[in-house]
Amino acid sequence: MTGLHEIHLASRRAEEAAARRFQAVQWLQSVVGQLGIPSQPSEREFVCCLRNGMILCNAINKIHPGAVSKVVENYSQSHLQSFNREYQLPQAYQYFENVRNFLVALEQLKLPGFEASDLGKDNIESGSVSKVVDCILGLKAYHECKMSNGLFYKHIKTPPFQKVNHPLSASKTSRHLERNDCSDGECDQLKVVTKLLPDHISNYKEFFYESLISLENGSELQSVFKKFLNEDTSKPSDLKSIHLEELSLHEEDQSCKSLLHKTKCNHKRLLKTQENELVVLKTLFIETKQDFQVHLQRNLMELGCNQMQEMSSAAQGYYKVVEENRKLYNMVQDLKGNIRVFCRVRPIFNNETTKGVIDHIGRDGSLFVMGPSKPQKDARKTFQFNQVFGPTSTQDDVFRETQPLIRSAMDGYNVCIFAYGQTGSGKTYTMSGPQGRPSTELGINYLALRDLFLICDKRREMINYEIHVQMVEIYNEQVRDLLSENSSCTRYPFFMSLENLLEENGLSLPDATMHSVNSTVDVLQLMEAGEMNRAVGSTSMNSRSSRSHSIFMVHVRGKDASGGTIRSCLHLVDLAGSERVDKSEVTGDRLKEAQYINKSLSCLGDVISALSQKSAHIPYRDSKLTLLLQDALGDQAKTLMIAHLSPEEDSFGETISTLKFAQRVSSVELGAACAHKETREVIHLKEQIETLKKAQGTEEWNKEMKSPLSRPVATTERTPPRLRRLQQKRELLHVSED
Ligand SMILES: Nc1ncnc2c1ncn2[C@@H]1O[C@H](COP(=O)(O)OP(=O)(O)OP(=O)(O)O)[C@@H](O)[C@H]1O
Repeated sequence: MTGLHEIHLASRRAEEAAARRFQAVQWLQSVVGQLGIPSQPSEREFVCCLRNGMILCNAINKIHPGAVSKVVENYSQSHLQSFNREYQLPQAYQYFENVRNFLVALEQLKLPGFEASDLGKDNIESGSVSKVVDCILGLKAYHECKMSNGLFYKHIKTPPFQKVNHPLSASKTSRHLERNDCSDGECDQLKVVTKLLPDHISNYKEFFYESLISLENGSELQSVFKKFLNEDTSKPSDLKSIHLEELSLHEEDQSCKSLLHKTKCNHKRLLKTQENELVVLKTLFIETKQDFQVHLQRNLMELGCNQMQEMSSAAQGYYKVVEENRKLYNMVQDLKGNIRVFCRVRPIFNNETTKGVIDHIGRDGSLFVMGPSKPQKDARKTFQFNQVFGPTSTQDDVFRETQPLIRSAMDGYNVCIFAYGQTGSGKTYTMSGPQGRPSTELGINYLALRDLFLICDKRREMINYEIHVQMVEIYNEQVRDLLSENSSCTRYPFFMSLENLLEENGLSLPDATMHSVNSTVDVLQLMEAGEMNRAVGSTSMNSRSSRSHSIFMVHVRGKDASGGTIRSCLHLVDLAGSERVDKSEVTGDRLKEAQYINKSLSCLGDVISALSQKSAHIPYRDSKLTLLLQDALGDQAKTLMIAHLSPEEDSFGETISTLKFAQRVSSVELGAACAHKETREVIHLKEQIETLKKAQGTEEWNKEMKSPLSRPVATTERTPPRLRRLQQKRELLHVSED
């Protein structure tokens, strides 16, 4: 505020000074002719022009001839335009004489003068030029007065310009205009003074403005200033009153100070009030903001909650329907005897650097994969299975879904679960658990047996179960007994003929060691022993790669109180990893292993294709693997394949071929599964048939067959009772065996 005021004041002062200089130049030119400087000269131009005193002397001589008797004239007029010190200095004595004579003349005329040094200074001081200007304007007034009335202007003294901070102190100096005592023309003198008065007022204005800045109270002092000016100008007729009385000025000073103090206090009070109001406003603003936020959140919550509830109930309904659909689909598959297919995606090993190809896993068993090079939407491939397990799914999740199937082994159904997938995709992890195997991550093999033991316990009253296990591997097309105590069988390939492979009931390998198990501890021990004997090797894709197909067989035998029996086999198969030989970088023995593995898996593919196309010939005998799984894959068994996927981008090719194979497997219909249960009556009839078979060809048989009763008759009445009974038994047997 003060700064602005100061700038404003300074500019006004400069304007006023320039106007006065202009007046002075105009008048001088009208008296002595052209001065050779601009009509609105700067202070420096103005002073330099007058420095030699010649113009001043000529001017005063024009007004008052002879006022300066001798004017030093030999200083060329043209030089007036030059402000160069070099030219001026040699004539210093000349202009000094002129100036001095001019000042003496002024004094004689009682006109206001100035210091001779005011013209000689190179550095223009504040106020020094204005004294010269005052002097010339005084001369002008004198001249005008004289011209109009011939009056004698006796005494006009310019107020000495003092650099003061307070106008009132300045007023204390001898700044006054005295009235000429001459009685004649008093009114005319008054006119002259009135003419000069604005100049003086202007000087006072400047003082006041300066004071305003220093006192920092513009408005109040301005009013005082106005008042002061009014007082000054209101009584122009009384010259004496033009004197600024010390006393009155002192009073003004006091009143100014008190006003200033009062204003300061008022301002402070106003400021304080405004500050308080600001604080109140601020608090109000914060409260309103908080209120608004709370309201907004509440509204959003209400809105969101309603929508969320709707959405969640819709989602629940949707998932219910999906679940029901899945159950129905499974039932249809059960009836048709389809091979069920689950899919399990292992976690990505190097999550930061590797990208996955699994795009989406649906709860309805759908799986979307996206190729690394084709990010377009249409490059997404969709597959549908009975169930898909994502990378975060646990061993328990997988087991829970397989449990009903495993339990059906206790009801006499043959069950086969086999893990398929490229090497390193997690087959062994799912079937046996990870290496070192913490109890929380035990695989299906262990969990299945634990569950079977539980059922045994539950049904102990009704059925007496016996559980036996066998564990073999197919390594380089040779079957090896993994649980044999005979080290030669485990150290060297355990050869089995195809005839040996197929026992009479087609379920077990009679030559492979069979262990009876009664608890999970037994199972764990056997599994560990079997895995120790397994052929594993290190490939670039899996440091502990299974180089063989491992088959864990659980034989269940049950006898109920009535003498009925249950017989089933649960095959738990961990296939060797399908692998691209070039990618797994194997050579030598490893290459041979890989070739065998790939060959047997391709035979498995052929069997699957033949089954899905319902071909008359199924090529089971092309490999030991398919031969061993013949019952699981074809004879009304319940079969589940768990396809394993490595989700990394660089496994995309294998992932797709695994998924395609799995899709083909899921289309295979094996026919409705059939339980291997025999009631006491069936067993008895079977025994009778055996007896009859043995009796065939004997004398008794021939006699029986020759008798007229034994020959076929047209009506039931004519059939001998024994033969009729036999036929009925045969029919029954046939029905029950179906
Ligand atoms: N679901 C999973 N969660 C955590 N780790 C897993 C999972 N599946 C597999 N792994 C890990 O991946 C690695 C390879 O798994 P695994 O040996 O079971 O593969 P594989 O398919 O049996 O391979 P191969 O056919 O070569 O024997 C192991 O270190 C295993 O612990």
